[in-house]
Amino acid sequence: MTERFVLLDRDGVLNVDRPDSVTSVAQLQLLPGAAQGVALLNRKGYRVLVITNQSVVGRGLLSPADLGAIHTVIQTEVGAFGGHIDAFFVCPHDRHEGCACRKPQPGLLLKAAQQYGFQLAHTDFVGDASSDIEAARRAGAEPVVVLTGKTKTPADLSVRHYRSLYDYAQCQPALITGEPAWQRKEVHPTMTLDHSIHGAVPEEFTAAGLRTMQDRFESHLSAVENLRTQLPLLQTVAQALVQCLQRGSKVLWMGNGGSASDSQHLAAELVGRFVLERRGLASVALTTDTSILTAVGNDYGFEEIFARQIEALCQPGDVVIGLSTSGNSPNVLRALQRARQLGAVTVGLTGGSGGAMATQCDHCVIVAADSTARVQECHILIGHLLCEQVDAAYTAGLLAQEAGANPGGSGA
Ligand SMILES: O=C(CO)[C@@H](O)[C@H](O)[C@H](O)[C@H](O)COP(=O)(O)O
Ligand SMILES: [Zn+2]
Repeated sequence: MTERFVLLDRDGVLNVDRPDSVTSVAQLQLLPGAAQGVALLNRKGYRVLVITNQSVVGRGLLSPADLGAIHTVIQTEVGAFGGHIDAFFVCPHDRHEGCACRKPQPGLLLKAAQQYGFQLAHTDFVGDASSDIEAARRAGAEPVVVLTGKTKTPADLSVRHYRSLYDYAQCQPALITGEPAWQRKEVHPTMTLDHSIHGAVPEEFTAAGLRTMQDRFESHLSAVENLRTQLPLLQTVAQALVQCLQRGSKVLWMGNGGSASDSQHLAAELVGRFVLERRGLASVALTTDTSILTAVGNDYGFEEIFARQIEALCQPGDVVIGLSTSGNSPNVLRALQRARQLGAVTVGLTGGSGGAMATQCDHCVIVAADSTARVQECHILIGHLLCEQVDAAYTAGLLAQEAGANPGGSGA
């Protein structure tokens, strides 16, 4: 397979853009998530090159050596997250010099492609300014805009845009496939605890921690923001739940690890209450009975622990909801498949690329995030939104206060 590259503008993409340019290491401030974004791109199989206009060099405001020092710091920050920038391509010329390399001229992009031997077509150039978009177009590359620099709102909607470099990196398909869920855990090399440290925590440790937390906020917000675009789908799922409860059917939940807790949490919202005082609703988490889980796991295998319970409990018209951040947990997939065979409505809550789950249930909500934690955070939001819609169906008189009464008719 030919190697894939991502080209990045520097100011406003990797570091905070300054109107007077960054002319010293002290002025350099990496954007939240930028270093992690490069590292994530690398982990997904992309090599990263930087393409930057630095007329401060041509104007004598910054020496090539000091520019090199700035790039070394960027490289170190990226390296702290396990990432690497292969090269910085710099145009040092002033805008009046009429060179072929100052963006929007495509010179640097062409040079990078020639030097590293890749095709510009289908290669992304991620920038923050109209000159970046123009340079990408002239070079035959794909323009992409992040909203962390000169462009604050997507001015040209025909250009792909992301809130930040990290968001962009999260949305890129992985070229290296087959990564199991446990391998997707992000290890922050500078966060490895040295047990010999007692008392004072080194400053770089807390600074790195703060940056990481800022970055996680960004990814969380971006995943939530993306979910907003899926509200019609969530409404469809909510309707399926209301119709299921209207016809006296039940809602079954399942998942592994954190998703097992989420299953229990959400079943409890229906059996107990969410916000509204109303009667208890039929809902079961298939993750709670240790005798069943150990017996079925032991006798038939772990992949059967939910499917067997589906076989025992699921009736046509029930809603079966599987939570899996990877979308690939075999026990959840098998249970969804059996539920489908039994005439249940199947719902998948997943993340990343959706995994196998994306095509194996009636409704699948895919959270736009790769990290297990971010996906789980959105799953609970989704669960709460669904429970609220069930409450709203009571307020609207669509569901009876008495168990057994059925104001909504067959509902199905
Ligand atoms: O809660 C967490 C991580 O936040 C873990 O317990 C996580 O749920 C487990 O690793 C699961 O086995 C992951 O499975 P899945 O979400 O890919 O189906
Ligand atoms: Zn130039």
